[in-house]
Amino acid sequence: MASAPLPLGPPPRCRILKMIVIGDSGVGKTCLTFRFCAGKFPNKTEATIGVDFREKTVEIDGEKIKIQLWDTAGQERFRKSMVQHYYRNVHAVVFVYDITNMATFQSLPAWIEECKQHSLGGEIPRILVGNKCDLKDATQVRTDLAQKFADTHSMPLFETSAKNPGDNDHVEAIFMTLAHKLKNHKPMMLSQPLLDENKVQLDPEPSPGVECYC
Ligand SMILES: Nc1nc2c(ncn2[C@@H]2O[C@H](COP(=O)(O)OP(=O)(O)OP(=O)(O)O)[C@@H](O)[C@H]2O)c(=O)[nH]1
Repeated sequence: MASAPLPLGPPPRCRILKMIVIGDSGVGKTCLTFRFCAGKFPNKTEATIGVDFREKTVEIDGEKIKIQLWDTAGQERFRKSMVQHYYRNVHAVVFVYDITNMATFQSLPAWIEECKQHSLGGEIPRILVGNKCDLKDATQVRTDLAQKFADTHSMPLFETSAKNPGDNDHVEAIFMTLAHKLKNHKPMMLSQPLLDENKVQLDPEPSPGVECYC
């Protein structure tokens, strides 16, 4: 007997939450985004050129939401290919420094300024992430110093490790906390056709506001 045809109609849409991840080269932006989207520490990373893009669909309060993490190049020479539209429709900014490298912490004001120049100032949620907490013995940036900086810039501070997040804030929890906060904060874009979960793309150009389906 032939089975009944499936009802036609659009599959449910899901909304997109775009977070841009910024900081010096080598602080672990790629590893953090990979950890969140793929659930593990990458075996090997290379310097990001322009922007990489990772995403993960999560469920919050019964609604499917696609979290897009835009992993930007830390090296100046590789930022040349970053274009204005990467900064558009951003819902949150994640600033990252390496707790074992003071210079990466001292660069933060310049990164904050760069974001401001792209209209990503204090009006959108921003968080500060101190990475590589598994290397505690090599700490150069003490928590109290980082906390003071975070308070000055009205950002929550999280210290974590993309490599071994067990001892500190879990990478997953950091991004999910942000997503929960953002869910009702600002209208989100509707999703594009769903790519494979955790799929990594180079230089995508999502068109904001396009109606597609998860
Ligand atoms: N011990 C330790 N090493 C880490 C951690 N996160 C990243 N790394 C290492 O730090 C190096 C740089 O990591 P990436 O994630 O490529 O750094 P990035 O910030 O994306 O660098 P750019 O793409 O150049 O901007 C790599 O050798 C990683 O293995 C961590 O939490 N702990």
